[in-house]
Amino acid sequence: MTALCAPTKPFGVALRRACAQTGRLCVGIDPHAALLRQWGLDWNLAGLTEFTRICVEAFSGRVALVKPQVAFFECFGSQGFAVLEKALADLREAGTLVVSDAKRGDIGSTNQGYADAWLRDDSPLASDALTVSPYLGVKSLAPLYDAARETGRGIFVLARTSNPEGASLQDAILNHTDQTPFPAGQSVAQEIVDYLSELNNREKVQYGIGSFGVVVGATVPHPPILENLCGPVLLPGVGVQGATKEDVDRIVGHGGTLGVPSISRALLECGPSVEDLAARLSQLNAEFFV
Ligand SMILES: O=c1ccn([C@@H]2O[C@H](COP(=O)(O)O)[C@@H](O)[C@H]2O)c(=O)[nH]1
Repeated sequence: MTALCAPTKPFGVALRRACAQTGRLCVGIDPHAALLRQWGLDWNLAGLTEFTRICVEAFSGRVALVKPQVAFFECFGSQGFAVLEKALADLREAGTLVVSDAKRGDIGSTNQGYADAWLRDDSPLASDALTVSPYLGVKSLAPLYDAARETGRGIFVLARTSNPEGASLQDAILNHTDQTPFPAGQSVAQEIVDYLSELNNREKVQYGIGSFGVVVGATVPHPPILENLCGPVLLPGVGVQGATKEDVDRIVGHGGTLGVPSISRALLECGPSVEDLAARLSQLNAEFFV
């Protein structure tokens, strides 16, 4: 396990630096039952603990960003969350950035609870960044934006997800008539990107990059325009969902966008050996490093 220097806050700056050091890849810790069995582990707490331990050892210091999929920890209740908390602490100790993929989002007052859980220094689940869902309104996420700003953390808002079912909602064209400041005729996904772009304005001036990012699936045929975001773009869908490096380049290959392709199963299938995972990771980093 290689320890990098402690991450620099704010998150956008820290991620840009990590990408320059290790390559611009995000890798997932997705303890699917099938993967645990493939690794010779039982789908129980002991199996979850060992799977997670191996991932943390293989990924620490070798990748820009690690993305634990919270759903697979949550299904073991409080004991699963304890495994996640240890992984977050170990990755923090190693100086490796973590985005917890929890896709949180509710009405504004409830979002304060999510902000306190995932984005506060003294929380056991504190992560460098969090994925959030904007479908109760991109502005309802204000408590999460505020907490991220105050603590130097990052947010990734789902804009256009990698799954085909996302298209009917996220590619829908808006027809504004009321108080929203966005022009009519653009997609829901584009509105989300444009809103985040405004939130990045302050850090953009100071650092050249903000900490408010979006999720855009690498599988998406017609992605939103990302050039003005000035924040990171997380691109899941590489590997098992069918997206390739060419897709990543198609979506974020133009200058200035910090695109971070995310890969889970296609890498985890190389386990359970730490050496095999690390070797594959190093190949992928070389492939995606631009
Ligand atoms: O649009 C999205 C948002 C999140 N995900 C998550 O990323 C990984 C993808 O796993 P693979 O094994 O690389 O397909 C998983 O945790 C998803 O929940 C996504 O796929 N698409």
